[in-house]
Amino acid sequence: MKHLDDTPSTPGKFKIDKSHSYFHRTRWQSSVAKLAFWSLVFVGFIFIFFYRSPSSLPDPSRRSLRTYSWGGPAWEKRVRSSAHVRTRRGVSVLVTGAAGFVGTHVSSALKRRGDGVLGLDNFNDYYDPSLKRARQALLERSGVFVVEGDINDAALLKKLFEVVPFTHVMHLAAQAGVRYAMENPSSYVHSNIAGFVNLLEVCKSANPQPAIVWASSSSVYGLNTKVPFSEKDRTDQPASLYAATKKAGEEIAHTYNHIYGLSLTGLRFFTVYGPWGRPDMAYFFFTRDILKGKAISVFEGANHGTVARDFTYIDDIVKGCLGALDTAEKSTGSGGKKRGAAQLRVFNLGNTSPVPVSDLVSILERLLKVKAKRNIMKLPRNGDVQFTHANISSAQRELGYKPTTDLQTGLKKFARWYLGYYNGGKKAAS
Ligand SMILES: O=C(O)[C@H]1O[C@H](OP(=O)(O)OP(=O)(O)OC[C@H]2O[C@@H](n3ccc(=O)[nH]c3=O)[C@H](O)[C@@H]2O)[C@H](O)[C@@H](O)[C@H]1O
Repeated sequence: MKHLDDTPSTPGKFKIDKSHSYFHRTRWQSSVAKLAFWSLVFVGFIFIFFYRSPSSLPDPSRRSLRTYSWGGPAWEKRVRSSAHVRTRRGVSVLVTGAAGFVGTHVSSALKRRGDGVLGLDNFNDYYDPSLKRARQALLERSGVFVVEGDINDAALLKKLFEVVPFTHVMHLAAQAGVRYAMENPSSYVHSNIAGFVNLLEVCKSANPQPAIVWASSSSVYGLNTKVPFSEKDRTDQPASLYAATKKAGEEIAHTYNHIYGLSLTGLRFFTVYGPWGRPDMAYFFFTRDILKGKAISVFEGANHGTVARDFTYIDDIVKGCLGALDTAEKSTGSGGKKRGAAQLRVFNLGNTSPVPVSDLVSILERLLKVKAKRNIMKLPRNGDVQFTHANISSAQRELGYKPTTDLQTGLKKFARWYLGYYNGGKKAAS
């Protein structure tokens, strides 16, 4: 069976010997059939790989990677007009996460006082995007254009800085939520680390470089037991991946300040609540479930220990954000080169009076005039910490930060908004 041994192994080297035409035609046909067979297997494999592999299934961490349309003269005109400064001492601010809870409030406060404001948001579906669209509509009515796009899109960010030489960036875009980090860890890396680095890369190369104020989190204190939490306390024991990415953000901020002279201020927010809030937060979904007559899980610590939060009202947080922007010094670098030491700060923005979660529920019961069905549960080990309490002396001294809203007053404003927005609770929040 010498002819079998003669079959070339490399298809490219395959030659027909005309002197044995019948035999070789048969052999050629069988080789073509083999080639066709293996090609089919190969194509089939490619098909299975691309269409059935997990990476082609919907991956929530990639939801913000969809493409957005931006650019063109009309778009640039809207960008310029939104960022136009209307007062002599005003600043032009790029607000990332502008359709988010804090982003919307900060953007409208800046616009009200005459600053130029341009919003950026990817409108992802971590929670009901229709709430984000409603916030966007609110901002558009006050003259703030919210560009639809992702902080990971370097070309878009560069374009924005080409169109407007922003003096400041208020960076609030993030993957929030402590417990969701166990469900979708990569979305935290994507937004809070990769997205932040991408933004800083564009800022360091901008000319002039903007000063950046950005949202860190009280969660960086993690398993720290010394209270109240001071900025000098250790933050190397995060209890959730969310906290770890915010802590990483603080270290990344240090690097960009050190190498490129970017002025950076991190604000550690303490459980911010209020009208237009986030539906993934306890006060928000407790309200929804209490109104629906659905049971709520109220966490408690070991040995019936109190779980408490330093709940901070949105208007107080907005004042802290504006204080941080107003006291931010200029970045010192230009064109990607450091020219001198630049400001690097971090502040707690809390309320300084922690309230047990069970008291939060009692306040909601009174405001909604509905008794909650409470399921008392042990605090799950999924990233939650038992207690937060901010020492705000540093923010008080340097930003003029002074929270004035207690939880009862703030929740009253929230409940009024909630009942109005969701039609007396009949149209339930999702
Ligand atoms: O300060 C922050 O940096 C963070 O604040 C917020 O996290 P938290 O303080 O954990 O708020 P939130 O989830 O509303 O739970 C409130 C309380 O209810 C308890 N809780 C929660 C859920 C539940 O079913 N039952 C319950 O008792 C729970 O144990 C907790 O004691 C932001 O979401 C986060 O993005 C980040 O910004």
